Amino acid sequence: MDHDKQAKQDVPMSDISTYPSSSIDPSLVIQCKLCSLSFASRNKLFEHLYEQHGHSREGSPTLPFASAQSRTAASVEARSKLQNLDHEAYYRIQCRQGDLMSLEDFEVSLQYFRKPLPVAFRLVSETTGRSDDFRLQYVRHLRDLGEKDVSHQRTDKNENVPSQILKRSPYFDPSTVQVAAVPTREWSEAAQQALSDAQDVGAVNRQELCSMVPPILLLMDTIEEKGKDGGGSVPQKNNEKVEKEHFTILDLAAAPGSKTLQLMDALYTKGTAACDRTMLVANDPNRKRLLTLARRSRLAPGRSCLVLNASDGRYFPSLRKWGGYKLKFNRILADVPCSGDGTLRKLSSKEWAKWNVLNHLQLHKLQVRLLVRALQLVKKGGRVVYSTCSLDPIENEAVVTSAIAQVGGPGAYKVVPIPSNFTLGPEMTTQAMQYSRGATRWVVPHPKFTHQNQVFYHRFDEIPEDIRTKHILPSMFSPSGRSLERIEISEEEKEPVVYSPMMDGMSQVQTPVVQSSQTVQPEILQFSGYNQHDDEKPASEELSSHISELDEFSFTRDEISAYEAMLPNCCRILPHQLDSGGFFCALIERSSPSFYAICCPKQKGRSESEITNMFHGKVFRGVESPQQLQKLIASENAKGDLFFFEGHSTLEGATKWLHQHGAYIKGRSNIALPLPELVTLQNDNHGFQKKTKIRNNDSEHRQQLYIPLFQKANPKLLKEFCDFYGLPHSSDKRLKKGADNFPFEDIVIIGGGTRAAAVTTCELIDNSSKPSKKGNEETDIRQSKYFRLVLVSKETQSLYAGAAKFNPMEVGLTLCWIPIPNTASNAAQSSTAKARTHSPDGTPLPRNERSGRYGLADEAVEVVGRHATKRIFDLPREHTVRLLSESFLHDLYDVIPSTMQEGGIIARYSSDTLEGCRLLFLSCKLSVHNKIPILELLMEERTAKSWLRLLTQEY
Ligand SMILES: C[S@@+](CC[C@H](N)C(=O)[O-])C[C@H]1O[C@@H](n2cnc3c(N)ncnc32)[C@H](O)[C@@H]1O
Repeated sequence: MDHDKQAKQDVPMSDISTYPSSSIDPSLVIQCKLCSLSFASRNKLFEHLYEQHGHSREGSPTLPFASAQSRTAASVEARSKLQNLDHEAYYRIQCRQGDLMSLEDFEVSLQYFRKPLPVAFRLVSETTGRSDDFRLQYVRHLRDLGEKDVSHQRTDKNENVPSQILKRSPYFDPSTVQVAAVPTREWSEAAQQALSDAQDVGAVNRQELCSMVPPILLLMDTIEEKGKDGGGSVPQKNNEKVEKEHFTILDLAAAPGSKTLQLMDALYTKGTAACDRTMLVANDPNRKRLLTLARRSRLAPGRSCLVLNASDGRYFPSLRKWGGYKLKFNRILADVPCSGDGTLRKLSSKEWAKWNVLNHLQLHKLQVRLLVRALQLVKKGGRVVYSTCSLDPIENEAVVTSAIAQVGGPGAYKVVPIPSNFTLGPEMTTQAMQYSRGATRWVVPHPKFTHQNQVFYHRFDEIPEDIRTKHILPSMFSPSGRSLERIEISEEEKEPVVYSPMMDGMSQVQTPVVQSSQTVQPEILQFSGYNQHDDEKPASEELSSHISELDEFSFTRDEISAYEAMLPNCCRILPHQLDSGGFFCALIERSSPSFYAICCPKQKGRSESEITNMFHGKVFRGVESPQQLQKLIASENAKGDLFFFEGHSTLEGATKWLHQHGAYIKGRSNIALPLPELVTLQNDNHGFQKKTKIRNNDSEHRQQLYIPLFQKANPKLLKEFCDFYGLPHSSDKRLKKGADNFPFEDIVIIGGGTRAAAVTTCELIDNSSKPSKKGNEETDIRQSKYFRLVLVSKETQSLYAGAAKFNPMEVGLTLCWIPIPNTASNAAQSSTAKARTHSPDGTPLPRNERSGRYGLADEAVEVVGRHATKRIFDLPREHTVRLLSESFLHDLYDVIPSTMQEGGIIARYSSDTLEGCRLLFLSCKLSVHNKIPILELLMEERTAKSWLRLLTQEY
C-alpha cells in the first residue's frame, strides 16, 4: 500500500469519545460509502471504518512529508519571482505623485506580496463559547494537537526543535485567533482531520487576519461588558441614542459571511441578551454566495439574531418600525466588491498577470453607491465601516470622499480616527495594530495605463472627452483634484502628464516610455483661471459647459481642507504590518441627521427678502443636485427659490414648521429618502387655512414636486434618481420614444411608504427585462422570473420582527430567513422563561401578558404564527432539512406537480436535536385587493414548484 492510500485509511482515534455527536446538526451527517450508514462526524465514521471494515487505527499516519516539503520550497521560490510591471509602475506613481505610502513601504509590501499567505483561523474561544458549548471541545482538541503535533518532526531551520502547527499572531487574542505555523497540507493527518471536523461544526473559521479588522472596528465602543445578569447587556455607546431594546447591524455585502460570523461571535460572547436584542441583517444579492453564508451560519453561535436578505445593496430598502417610522441601523459594514489587489499574496502567477487599472476604475461607481446607501441607512451617532481588500486609492479614499460629499459632506459625516494604541485583542496581551494612514493626494490613471504608457491625471478638468464619464469619473479624484480654482497653470503642467520611469532612479522598470499619442492622448484644458464664485466667465462655450458639468463635483477650498483633514484617519493595512494581505478600512460616523433642502415657492405679495427673512435662511436658485446646493449654501451668494432648511432634525419637524409659515414642501435634496406626503395650504371660504393633500394625478402639483431638483431635466441626475428607485428612465427602451420626462407616476408610488395599496403598484415595474450587467460580481436578483403564489387571508397584516415592523416585499426583502430558537432547547427555554413571552406549553402569550425581555426571534415566531397559523405546515423533518439545504440549490426544478394549488407556504420545523426550529419565508408581499389583504409569497418558479410538491406530499 502506498503512503497516500495508507494516510487516507488511517483513522485518528484520540479524543473521539469526547465528541458530543448528539449535538451535531443531522443535516451534516456523513455517509459511509461502503455500507451507506450515516455518521455525525468524520471521526465517528473513521471509528466505524475501523470496526466494520478493518481499516488501520494504529498510531498517526506517516505523511509523505519530504515531498510536501519540497513542493512547498518549489512554490516559495516560484512566488518570489512573481511580477506584474503595470502593478508596480502604478503604485510607484501613486507613491511619488501622491501620499499613498512611502516608496520604501511599497517595496517592502511587494516583497511580502511574493511570500505565501499564512492561513489564519478564528476559533470559538473560551470566552466566545459557553462552557457547555460542544464546539469548544473540537477547538480544544485541535489546540492540543497544535501544541503536540510533532508527528511529522518538522524542524526549524536552525535547531532541531519541532515546531507547532498553530501559532499566535501578536496582534490578536490568542484564544480566538491562531495562524497556521506550517501550511495545513503539511499537518499530520490527525491534525488535518481535527481541523476539518472543527470547521464542520462551526468551531473554527478560516479568515484572513486583515479581514478580521472591520468587525472589530465596527463594534468598538459598542458592547458593554457582561451585565449584572451575566447575560450581556444592550450594546451601547455613550454619545449615541441606542433604542431601549434593540441594536441593529447591517452587513451590506455579506457573503460568504466571514465577517458576519465574526460579528455574531462577538455578540454571542456577550450572552444571549446581546444576541436577542440585536438584529443583524446580512445582505448580499448573490444568492449562491448568500446560501454559503446561510449554511455557515446554521451552526454559528449567536445566529438567533441573524436575518438574511438578498437585495442589491444600492437599493437596500428602508425598513419600517412600529408606527411606520424608519429603522436606521446603529452599525453598518460595507465590505464592498473590489479589485482585491491586496490579496496578491494568495494569488497565482496567472492571477497576478490579470491585474490592470481598468478593473479598478470600473468598480468605483458601484462602490460609491454602496457606501452612499450605507451612509443613508445609518442613524445619527451610528457608524459605518467601509472596507476593501484593495490598496488602490480610487477604490478607497476616493470612494469615501465622494460618498460623503453626496450625503451631506464633512459636516454630516466624518471619518473617525482609530486610536493610536488600538488593539485587535485584549490590551494586556496583544500589540497595538500596525497600519498606515489614509492618502489625501493621488492620481487617476488612464484606463489603458501600463508600465509603458504611464498616463495619469491629477485633476478632473484634465480628463479627455473620449474617456470622460465612460471610464474616468470626476468622483475618482482627490479633494485637491476636484477644485476648479486653478489660478495659474505652469508650462510643465500644460504638457500631457506622461511619466517616465527612466527619470526615476528608484524605479526598477527600465522599459522606455512609449509616447503613444494615437492611443492615449491626455488632455490639459487650458484656461487662465476660473473661480466658480467669481463673476468671471471661462473663455469658451465648450469649456463653460464642461465646467458646469464638473461644477457639481467640485470642492471649495474649505471642503478640500475638510476632506484632507479627515482622510488620513482612514486605515491602510500593508501586508508586512500584520503579516497578512493588504487591506483598507474607514470608520465613518454620522454626526448629523438627514440633510434637507426644502423648496419654498415665491409667495404672492411677498418679496424675496421677506421670504428669506421669514425662513431665516438663504434662498437659492437653479440648484440641481445636493452637492451643488451645499456649495451654494457655502458660498452664500446665490439667489433663487430653493430654501435650505437645517433648523429641524426631522423632515416632519421641518414640514410642520413650514406649514405654520404658510409654505409647503416641494422637494428635497436627499433623494435616498422616501418622498414626503405633499400638502398645500389654502384658505377656505371662511378664511381658515385648510390642508389639502396633493393628489397623485394632480399633474400641476406633481410637476412642481421635483422642479427644484429636476426642472432642467438633467439627464444624469434623472438617471441616477430613476436608478435609485429601480425605475425606467429615458434611456430605457421600455419607455415610449421621446419620453424624456421624469416618470412622476412611478416615483410617487415607490415612495408611498407603508401603505400597502400604494405598494401594489410596484408590480408595474417589470425588472425581468433589465439588461444584466456583466463584468462584476453583482447579480440583480430582480432579473429572475418569479412565480407567484397568492395567499388570501383576512387577518393578514404586516409582519413584525422585534421593533421592526416590515412587510418583506414592500421593503424589498426578497429572501428573508430568521432562524428561531426552539422553545424546547435549553437556551431558548431559559430566554423565554425569563421573558415570560410564552406559556409553559409553548404557545405565545398575548402581548399585554408578557414581561421581561422579548427577543426579535420570539417576536417573529409569534407574529408569523399569529398571522399565518393556518398556513404553517409542519413538515416531516427530512423534508424540512432538505428544504432548507436544497431549496436554494434549485435542484428540484424539473419537478412539476400535475395540479397547481393556490396557497402560501411557510415552513416551520422544530426539533430537539436541531437546537431550534427555523422559519423560512421567501419574498413575502402584502397587498390589498378589493379590501382583502393578500400575502403573496414570491419565489423563483422552480423553488415554488418544489415547495408545492413538498406540500402535496409528493416529494
Ligand atoms: C468582498 S465580498 C464580501 C465578503 C464578506 N463581507 C465576507 O467577509 O465574507 C463582496 C460581496 O459584495 C457582493 N455584491 C456585489 N454587488 C453587490 C451589490 N450591488 N450590493 C450588495 N452586495 C454586492 C458580492 O456578491 C460579494 O459577496
